[in-house]
Amino acid sequence: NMSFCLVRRCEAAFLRHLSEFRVSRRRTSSCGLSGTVWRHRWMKRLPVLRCRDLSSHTHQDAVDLSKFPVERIRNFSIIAHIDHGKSTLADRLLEMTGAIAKTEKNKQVLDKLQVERERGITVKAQTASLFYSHQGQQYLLNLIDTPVNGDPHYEVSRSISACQGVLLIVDANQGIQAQTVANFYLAFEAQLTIIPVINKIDLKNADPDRVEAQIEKVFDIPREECIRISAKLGTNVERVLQEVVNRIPPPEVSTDDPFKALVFDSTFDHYRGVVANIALFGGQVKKGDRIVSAHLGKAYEVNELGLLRPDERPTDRLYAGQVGYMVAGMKDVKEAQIGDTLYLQQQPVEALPGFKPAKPMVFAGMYPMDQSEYTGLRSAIERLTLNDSSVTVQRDSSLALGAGWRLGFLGLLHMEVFNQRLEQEYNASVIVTAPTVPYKAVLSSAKLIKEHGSEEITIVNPAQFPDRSLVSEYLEPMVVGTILSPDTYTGKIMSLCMNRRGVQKNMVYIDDHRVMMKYLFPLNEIVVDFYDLLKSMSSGYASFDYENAGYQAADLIKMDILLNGRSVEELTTIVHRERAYSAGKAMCEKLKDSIPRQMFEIAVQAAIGSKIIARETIKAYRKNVLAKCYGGDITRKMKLLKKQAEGKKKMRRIGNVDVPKDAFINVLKRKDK
Ligand SMILES: Nc1nc2c(ncn2[C@@H]2O[C@H](COP(=O)(O)OP(=O)(O)OP(=O)(O)O)[C@@H](O)[C@H]2O)c(=O)[nH]1
Repeated sequence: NMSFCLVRRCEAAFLRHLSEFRVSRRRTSSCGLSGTVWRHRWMKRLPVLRCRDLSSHTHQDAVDLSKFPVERIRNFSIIAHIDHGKSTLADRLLEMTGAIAKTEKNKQVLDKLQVERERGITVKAQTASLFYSHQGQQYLLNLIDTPVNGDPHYEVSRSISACQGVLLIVDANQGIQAQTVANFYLAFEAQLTIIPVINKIDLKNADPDRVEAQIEKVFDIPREECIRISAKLGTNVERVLQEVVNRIPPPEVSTDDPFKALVFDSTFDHYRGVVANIALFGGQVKKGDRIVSAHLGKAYEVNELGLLRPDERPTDRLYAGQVGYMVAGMKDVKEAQIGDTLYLQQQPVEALPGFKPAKPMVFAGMYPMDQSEYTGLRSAIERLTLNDSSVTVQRDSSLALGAGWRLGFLGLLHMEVFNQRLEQEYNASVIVTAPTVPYKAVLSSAKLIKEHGSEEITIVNPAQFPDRSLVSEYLEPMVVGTILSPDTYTGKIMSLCMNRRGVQKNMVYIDDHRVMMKYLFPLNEIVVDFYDLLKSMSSGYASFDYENAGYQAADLIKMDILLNGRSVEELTTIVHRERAYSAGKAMCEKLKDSIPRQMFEIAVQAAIGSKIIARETIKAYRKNVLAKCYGGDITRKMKLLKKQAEGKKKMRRIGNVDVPKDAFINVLKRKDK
């Protein structure tokens, strides 16, 4: 008996370490294995321990899910601006319902990635099923954690569509910010119950009255409906749980309907394949069932099912209204895309509305710093894209930067997070080129239309930009940006927006000192440095968010960069005619600073067709040919100088400008570190 107890204790201690170790990427990477692989190697060796509880609460798992009434299920999300306390509140809810033990270490339990913990943002949605007793009844609360920054809101909107209500968190000090507004509208349009929660009331500068007034003014929600809490200290958090039960309706689903589930997140596991997080909109599903994904029409057998508490707890079946995970032998996350519908092979149903395949809106080239690192970088990119079906990867090569890839992302933050994960988790050093956006052209040439099979083509690479004579119009992607800022910075922000071809759509005061502005921008104008400039000119107080707003006709042109008359393909860009002069000038200046002087003069020019719009000159080294002429006749000196000038002219004509790789990197890379 004693030795049995000892073994149990060791097991418990080991598993505690295991769960901590799993989230410590730095330590796992030092042993050369990714967190998931490492965990599974150990889990495989410990099959008996696999399903055991990592936390201290097991009793609720004894609940018979088949008998759990739908009326006592609540599906909800927490939505908030960055840093307003979403993860902290989630931790408290998990603790209070016994899903995790109360310890100091519970900091953002649902944020599992290193970049999430470091930047304090949520990248992937994580989900937890909580059992909560209220007035003598047990409720199943499914907390669906949304990635607030999943741009452009698609992931959030899909997570939200698995819910009937949301907790809208607003910081009691900062008040409503741009993402609060964007997330509110996502929930509002989905007709969900919105419970405003004012967090951080413990802060010295907290002003919950002001925030309540803002919520009333901007969202038209009566101030009495707001709940004031401190997620950090746990103040009033119990009330949040009560209100979730009282205000949010249960899902309107039935176990008698055919099985229908929404995929709202999916991850890749090296041992089991794709793990899809699903919300059941009807029926039930059990291990061994054959299911079909509506988007691809492919059939799979369900190998594993379970609840997320937040660790996986296998169960035999899942029922309508419940939320859980499913492993069904899918080998690629593209087979379980977010927003897709699953149904039983023998009982086809209509797919849930709103699915759209991921469409990249921002493209950037990625090249290894050194070509010898190519293979390493390739496998790092492959591993990262295993978990993110929305990144598109295309091989690319550039004379200057060597072999690399052209990657497409859903938006700016998506790209930032991807780069950061590449650098941090895989130790890859990469050159990332300035991002570009996909333009479109409506063709007028019958020959081209036949060649492309459609009238409208998307142009990602400037080299494929069709000539003006072959198109009826060019189109560029637009976004609606929301900016919230203290009114002292309004003037500066407005002139920045105007410089970026922004058109103001709306401007309102949300309280005495804060304004909310809406602008229509060309996406291209905000992809590079807009956010950084906005932050720095407002001392960090302005917040910005955007959503896609389709395409709009634009006067686009192709700008070439010429070095001594020869076009450099890598530097060709597509620009708006209005911006061509400034863009050309900036590019020439950058090149002038980056290309070292050579034996001959170099003309750096920006050209539109045959018209030169900007020029810089890199002066040649001048050998002092008169060094040996002490005194003497002036005509001798003139002769020597003339001979030198002729030599240079010849060199310039025949000389291929030697552009070092660093110069290309300087000009092409996204921003200075
Ligand atoms: N004083 C105080 N600080 C809090 C409270 N809630 C959260 N914080 C702090 O605010 C910071 C941000 O909290 P998070 O929970 O990471 O914010 P988040 O909304 O999850 O951030 P994202 O993952 O980007 O959405 C952390 O440093 C928390 O410790 C609170 O009630 N009071």
